[in-house]
Amino acid sequence: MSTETHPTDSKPDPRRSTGELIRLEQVTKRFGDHTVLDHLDFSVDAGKHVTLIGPSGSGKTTILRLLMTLLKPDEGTITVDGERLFPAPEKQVREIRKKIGMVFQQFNLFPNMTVLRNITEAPVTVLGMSKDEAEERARELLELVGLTEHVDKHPAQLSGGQQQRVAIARALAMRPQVLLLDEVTSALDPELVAGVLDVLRDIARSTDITMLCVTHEMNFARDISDQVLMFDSGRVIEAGPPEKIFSEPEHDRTREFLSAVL
Ligand SMILES: Nc1ncnc2c1ncn2[C@@H]1O[C@H](COP(=O)(O)OP(=O)(O)OP(=O)(O)O)[C@@H](O)[C@H]1O
Repeated sequence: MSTETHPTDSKPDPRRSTGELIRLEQVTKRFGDHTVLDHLDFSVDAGKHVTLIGPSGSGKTTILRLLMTLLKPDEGTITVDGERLFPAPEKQVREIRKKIGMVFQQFNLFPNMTVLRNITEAPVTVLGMSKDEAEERARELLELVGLTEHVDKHPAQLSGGQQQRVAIARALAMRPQVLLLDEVTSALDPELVAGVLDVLRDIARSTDITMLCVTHEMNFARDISDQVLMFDSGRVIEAGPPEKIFSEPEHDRTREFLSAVL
């Protein structure tokens, strides 16, 4: 795990864990008679950046949605920071959820709130942070994502790339231990993709946050990942550092997938 701290942190966060942070054991998820995840096992260590790749429909987004508790598995256990996320009592789930932030393909900003309020709302209402502290942190995060001058605008006044950068700042404002990124550039015009990926590269480099990322941007995956997991039919069929997966894949399905997308 990186010992570097976030540029907006004055000191290392003592809540940060080391060692294994996320564990899925024998997780199965079905939609009707379609088994999307099939006795899936994998774990992510604290501070690592893990990218999920694989064909459309292989279950990558479903994993992020399970971690966000937007879905429940049919079988198996999910553990975050040593505590059960599933199965678990509702109160425990709420506490664990505070450790997890997510950025979606569609930015999902609150349209009637300013950029600043979009970022401060959850820290104030969910974490009980004072308004002043939340605003100070929001301004630091807006600097990190390069949007300082847009603080008083509403989402509709921003480009898609700018909105997505606000969504990233909003997720970070909750000081999550884990950031889930679900194809965050897929809905953007091509010329806006690089700006968002640069912000994420910067965050990956300069913070100790754990990232679990679904992306079709293979160069980005190569740049930020400590580990790449190749999915097929609801299972991890190959895992390893990006230089290994992208240059010397062992599995035929990985080779086929990469030759189609690279
Ligand atoms: N709520 C749902 N109800 C029914 N089927 C669903 C639901 N959510 C996902 N699925 C199905 O589960 C399968 C896996 O979906 P998922 O979005 O996890 O795949 P993915 O690997 O992220 O694909 P992509 O790269 O296209 O986003 C797909 O066949 C999808 O149609």
